[in-house]
Amino acid sequence: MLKTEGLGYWYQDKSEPLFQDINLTFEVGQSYAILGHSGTGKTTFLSLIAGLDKPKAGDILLDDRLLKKIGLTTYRRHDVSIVFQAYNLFTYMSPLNNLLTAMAITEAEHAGDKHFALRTLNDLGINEDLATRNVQHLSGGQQQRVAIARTMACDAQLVVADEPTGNLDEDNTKEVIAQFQKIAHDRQKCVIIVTHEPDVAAQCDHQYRLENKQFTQLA
Ligand SMILES: Nc1ncnc2c1ncn2[C@@H]1O[C@H](COP(=O)(O)OP(=O)(O)OP(=O)(O)O)[C@@H](O)[C@H]1O
Repeated sequence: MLKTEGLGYWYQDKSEPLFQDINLTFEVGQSYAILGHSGTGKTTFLSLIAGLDKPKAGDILLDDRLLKKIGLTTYRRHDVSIVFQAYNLFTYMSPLNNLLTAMAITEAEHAGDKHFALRTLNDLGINEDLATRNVQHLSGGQQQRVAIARTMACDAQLVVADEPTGNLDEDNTKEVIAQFQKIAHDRQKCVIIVTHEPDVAAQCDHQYRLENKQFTQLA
């Protein structure tokens, strides 16, 4: 589904590339973890495949179409959903309105369908009472489940997450990763998670480590 070909990136003020000549393939129905020490470039890599920045070398292809041909704005709107460590929800809205807004912006199949949004939230343990409160009244684990529900309510087949369990305790971490596995397996999405936690990575179908500018497959 998603392929990198000779991918390389460096920041203008750095003489060395962060990574180079990266050739990876990510499939739907599978989850992938990217491990690596702090500063190796995991977030940068994720920002490239999320269409938030452009590669300095090589290409990214979605179903054999070049991202630069699709256009990053179109790609971000329709093809990729992002989950951040800090949840990045609209804090002045309810979970329900967060989902409805994302569905409208991305022109999702179920845009405007309140019952679909409530069902999706309910599947993640956010009942109607919680779904209609302000998100700031929810715990961190609950807010991250809303962020995951948002990716489920939109149609993008690619879900990328940057340290999604970074702010969560052990139980919520397990739950969140289990939900990502469900998204990959039951909803046939491609899930790519950056994490520095080996336990989290071990629950994904595939594991890579970013080290010395290269990705090594661990499992
Ligand atoms: N906008 C920027 N301009 C210059 N250098 C940057 C910029 N963003 C990140 N870097 C540097 O690039 C390197 C890789 O950063 P990145 O955030 O991708 O690493 P990471 O592996 O995700 O780290 P962490 O696990 O700590 O989040 C770091 O040395 C960082 O300081």
